[in-house]
Amino acid sequence: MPFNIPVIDDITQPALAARLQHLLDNKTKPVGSLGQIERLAQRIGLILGSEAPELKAPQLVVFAGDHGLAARGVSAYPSDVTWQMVENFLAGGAAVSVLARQNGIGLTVVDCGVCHDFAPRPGLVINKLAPGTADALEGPAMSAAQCNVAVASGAALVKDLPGNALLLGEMGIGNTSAASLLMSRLAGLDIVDCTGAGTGLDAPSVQRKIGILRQVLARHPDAKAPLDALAAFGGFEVATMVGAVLQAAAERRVIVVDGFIASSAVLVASALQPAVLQRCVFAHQSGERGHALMLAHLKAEPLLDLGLRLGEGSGAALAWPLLMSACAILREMASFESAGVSRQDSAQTAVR
Ligand SMILES: Cc1cc2ncn([C@H]3O[C@H](COP(=O)(O)O)[C@@H](O)[C@H]3O)c2cc1C
Ligand SMILES: O=C(O)c1cccnc1
Repeated sequence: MPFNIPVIDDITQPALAARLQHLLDNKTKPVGSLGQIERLAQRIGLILGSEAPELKAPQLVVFAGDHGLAARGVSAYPSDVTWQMVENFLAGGAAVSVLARQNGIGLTVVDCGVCHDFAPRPGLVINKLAPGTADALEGPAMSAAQCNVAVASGAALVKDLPGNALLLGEMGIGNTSAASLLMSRLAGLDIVDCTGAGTGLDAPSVQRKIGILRQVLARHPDAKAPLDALAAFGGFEVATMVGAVLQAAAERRVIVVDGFIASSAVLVASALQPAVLQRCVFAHQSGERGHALMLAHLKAEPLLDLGLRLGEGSGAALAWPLLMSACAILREMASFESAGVSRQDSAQTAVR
């Protein structure tokens, strides 16, 4: 059954935006002194449609899948690491497991197309499209039908999640290549500017990776529309994440975007429905080459810049306390009136 892309409406809401700004400006602090936290509070307020927003039951989903292109040596690690890390997430030992646990964030792992058969267990959703995508240098990574099913399954998954915030995570050896290809094609940028070391390729290997990705782009000259590019370049985890982002946006959940790969899924979703971006909070700027440019293309203002280059949703989980703080500031901080604190001298000009 074809998946209908939901229409994502504009949530600019000038009246609510003005009320939120008024509230923030009247808190007991110099105007604008909480910097980016104030813009974050504004954004969350607009997404949740509230002057006193409350984040509830945050859910981090790790979308996992393998990549046919990985056999061409575009990653410093073998594909087996994908399934081994899925086991690690479920056992509670991966970086994202630790950070999600520490911050009270629910963690779900989705097998979107890993080359391994997992024993069913709590916390694991099996939506396997195939054991890994096809080699994108030989043909499309997946068929249009598979792409459709992957997007639909991501949307269905989010429908069943509690809470009002979705944190994006992923695992898939070779998926920085898919993200670079999507970025190059959809943003119209040279592949050199979209490609980095991923898991840690040395400089000559990055040059080799760029050469392979250039050939992949040349192999799919007509894959220009967002879903065509997604099918051509993969992967299953990115396609499932695209569906999850669209559904979360339709439900007005706060979408916390992790690094380079999660951003590439948002790039695809926003190419389909631009208002998706109004629901996104970009957790951090990854150390992966290309992410700064991708964020600039999406007009995103990342919260953190810690040199992270891990993925998994680790940056999203690390940024989560800032979202909680932004909401708490709106809800709990006193105003000049309520606290009896003198306002700025009216002769001086306010700087926001
Ligand atoms: C042990 C390990 C844990 C990881 N957790 C996330 N990634 C990250 O690295 C992969 C992308 O990089 P590339 O395109 O170079 O393969 C993804 O799986 C990503 O989430 C990991 C990679 C490794 C090796
Ligand atoms: O930014 C990311 O998401 C990233 C970067 C390198 C490797 N894996 C993930």
